[in-house]
Amino acid sequence: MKIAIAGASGRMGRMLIEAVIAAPDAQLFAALDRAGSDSIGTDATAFLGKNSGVLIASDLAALDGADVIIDFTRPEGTLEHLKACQAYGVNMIIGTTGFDEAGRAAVAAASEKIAIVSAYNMSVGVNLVFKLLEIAAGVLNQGYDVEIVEMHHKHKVDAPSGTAIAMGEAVTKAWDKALKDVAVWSREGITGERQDGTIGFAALRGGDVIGDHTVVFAGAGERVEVTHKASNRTIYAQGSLRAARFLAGKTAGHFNMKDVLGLN
Ligand SMILES: NC(=O)C1=CN([C@@H]2O[C@H](COP(=O)(O)OP(=O)(O)OC[C@H]3O[C@@H](n4cnc5c(N)ncnc54)[C@H](OP(=O)(O)O)[C@@H]3O)[C@@H](O)[C@H]2O)C=CC1
Ligand SMILES: O=C(O)C1=N[C@H](C(=O)O)C[C@H](O)C1
Repeated sequence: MKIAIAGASGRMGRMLIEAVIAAPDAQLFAALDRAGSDSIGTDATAFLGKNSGVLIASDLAALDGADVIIDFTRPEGTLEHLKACQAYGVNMIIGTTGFDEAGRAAVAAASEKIAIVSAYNMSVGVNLVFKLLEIAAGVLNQGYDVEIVEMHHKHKVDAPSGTAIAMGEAVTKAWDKALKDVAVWSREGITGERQDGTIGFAALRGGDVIGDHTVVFAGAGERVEVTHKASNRTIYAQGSLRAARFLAGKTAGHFNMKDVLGLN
């Protein structure tokens, strides 16, 4: 697999480059960062103290000839890459979070021309948790208040996390509702009593926390909590490589990590 990495000098970009050069079935084909970044023109593996011969570029023509790009950047960057990938016939793994509705629609539309795996969380554990939440929400569907709490490092720019949103969607899938109709994204001041059937979100930021998520089902006399804690970003990089293998040979279609892991 000839793999291009977007956001090559970012936290996830570096994890992905390390995972790609260690994988026997993968080749680091290109590394991208945005124009003006100090990293442009430097070797993509310089941070590991070695040379790969792949220089970090901002010109998206570097994608020509790649099989797939793995993109963990920002919505505006991913949407630029999406256009280039359609032009060059390059498949995409999208880990970026924080898209608005128009951004999500652009990804879905592009999947008619290229094959895309997009997921707010690429880890095996979190995708299993999504399934567990569907089961829990199906059983605890009356008399239980659902609250979702997440904590991430101080550099994270979007809230709540994509994973927290996807956890909310797993719950509302079991309830046959739309998350946007029941979500309470934050609380402040005299909020009034909690409304039954809503899902509350709380986002904590600090230090170097990689990603903690807890979904609380609070009932009368008991509380069920489903928690996932990430302790190393390699889980997202390894999940992305599994997604790249899953896309090999595919030319169109929109998939998620549950498809990749056979959980659908
Ligand atoms: N789905 C999943 O499993 C996971 C998703 N994520 C998501 O991945 C994204 C990146 O996270 P993280 O690596 O921590 O972030 P970083 O800020 O460390 O890295 C982002 C990288 O993208 C680059 N970038 C920013 N804006 C653009 C743009 N407009 N065009 C091209 N490149 C751009 C940055 O360049 P510069 O430094 O010059 O700004 C940087 O190299 C986030 O949305 C995060 O939520 C993170 C972990 C797991
Ligand atoms: O920004 C991060 O770091 C992470 N972002 C993703 C999210 O928004 O859910 C996945 C993971 O939690 C780490």
